[in-house]
Order: sequence, then C-alpha cells, then structure tokens
Amino acid sequence: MGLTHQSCGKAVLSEKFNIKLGSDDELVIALAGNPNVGKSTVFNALTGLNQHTGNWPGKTVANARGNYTHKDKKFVLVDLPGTYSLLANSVEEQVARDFICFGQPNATIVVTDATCLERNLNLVMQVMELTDKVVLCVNLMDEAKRKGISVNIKGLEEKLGIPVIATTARNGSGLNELMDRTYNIALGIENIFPKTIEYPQEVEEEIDKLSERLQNILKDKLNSRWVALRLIEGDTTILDSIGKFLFDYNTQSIEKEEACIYEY
Ligand SMILES: Nc1nc2c(ncn2[C@@H]2O[C@H](COP(=O)(O)OP(=O)(O)OP(=O)(O)O)[C@@H](O)[C@H]2O)c(=O)[nH]1
Ligand SMILES: [Mg+2]
Repeated sequence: MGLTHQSCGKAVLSEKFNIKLGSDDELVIALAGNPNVGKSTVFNALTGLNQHTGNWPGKTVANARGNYTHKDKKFVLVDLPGTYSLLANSVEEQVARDFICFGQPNATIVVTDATCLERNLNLVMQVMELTDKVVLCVNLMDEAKRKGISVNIKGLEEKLGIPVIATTARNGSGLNELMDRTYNIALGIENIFPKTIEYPQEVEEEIDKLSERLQNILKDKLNSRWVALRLIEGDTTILDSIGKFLFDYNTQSIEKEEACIYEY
C-alpha cells in the first residue's frame, strides 16, 4: 500500500510540517498572498507574535506559525512565504503550494493588496482551483483610499463566490470580520459557491481522463483535477511532493503508481 494511514491528516502536519496540534479540534489556517501585501502584519495582529515585517519583498521564506483563539475555537495560523503563483517556479512557491496541498488547512486566507488587486487575483484563482475553503482579505485599504482607489467588496464576493473582507492590517481594521468569516469557512458554517474555472472542451476532456486515474491513486487526499492540470502543464514537481507527503518513500508501490501517472 502506498498510502499509509499514519502519514495522512494530522500526522502529516506533525511529521512533515512540524505542527503539533494542542487538541484534536484545533483548526489550521494558512495565510497566503503575493510578496509584501501584509501577510505577516495580519499574522502578528492575530497571533500577537512578532514575525518580521518590512517594506521589501521576500522576507518570509519558511512557514511561521502562531496561535489565536476566536469565539470558542483555537486556531493555528501558518504564515506562508509570499508568492505570485502556486506553480512551483521557486522554493517559496513550492513551500506555499505544498502546505496548502498536503497540510490540509481548514481554510486558506489569501491576503491581497487593494492598490493592485487585479494582479493579486491570479493567486486567488489558483488557490480556489486547489481548495474551496478560501477567504479573500483585501488589505492595504488605507493606501487604496489615499490613492483614490475604491474596491467593490460585495461585487467581488458575488463574482468569486467566497468571503471577501476589506482590511487595514496595520491598524487592525477589518481583522475581527476576517476572523469571523474564516471561522465560518473552517467550520463549514457559511454556504459558499466558489467560482470554478472551465477550460476549453478538449482540455476539459483530458482533465477528466487524467483525474479519473489520479483519483484512484490519490483518493480524497488531494484534488485530482488540480493535479491533472499541473501534469498537463508539464509540472512534475507535484509528483515529488506527492511521494514525499502522501506516500512512504522506499515502497515499490509509489514507483508503480507514479509510473502509471507518467505512462499517461
Ligand atoms: N499602509 C499600510 N501598510 C501596511 C498594511 N499592512 C501591512 N503594511 C505594511 O506593508 C509592509 C509589508 O508588510 P508585511 O506584513 O511584511 O508583508 P508580507 O506580505 O508578510 O511580506 P513577505 O513576507 O515579504 O511576502 C510593511 O511595511 C507593513 O507595515 C496596511 O494595511 N496599510
Ligand atoms: Mg511576511
């Protein structure tokens, strides 16, 4: 058997990401976003920790983690490195991708810059392709206001089908609502209808064929449609990560199962 019971779920968090949950009902929240959009500022405000923040990109290169309590629940918040995509073009992208894929967070908050939202939405859509437990935090609202930019938060929420919250993390504005909506998504309280991306028919047909085969291997451990898309794009780094996080190294079955993906 390639998939081991122990290497799934909470055990993966502990063994592969060194995140030990205090209790079984503790919830894990990932904090993703482009570089320099205020992720660590949100992280510090929520956890009371002092993750380094500054005015230049690329400071958070490993996963920092902290805790906060909201209402009756304890949360572990994981501050991911800043990335423009999840396509594993860099170490940062791979670290962020692997955590969202294999850490199985109960929700992922994507922090964005209100002054250049369009560029930031690329990552939001990529995260939405991977998981439907997404919360969009539109940060730096004070800067947007200063520049005369207004953001239609309700309109975004309707178009994307996920919670969208305006924040100015530097002064704490909007963070309570961010925690409320994240709580709802993590616990499945709020009904959401995340927009799905549909590709041209011939691509969709290939996705269907490949993801059906992947489903047999991945079970429900990872979104097989998303993996199929990565493989169609020629990104095979996901196979290394699947081997590392979901399967035992050293088993013949993984070789057989990976070979079966490659054969396709
Ligand atoms: N004006 C304003 N500045 C903010 C806000 N949030 C964060 N900042 C500032 O933006 C800069 C970057 O913030 P960080 O929290 O380090 O950003 P980050 O996304 O963690 O950056 P990386 O880890 O490099 O990806 C810092 O100077 C923050 O003080 C905000 O809402 N308004
Ligand atoms: Mg940071």
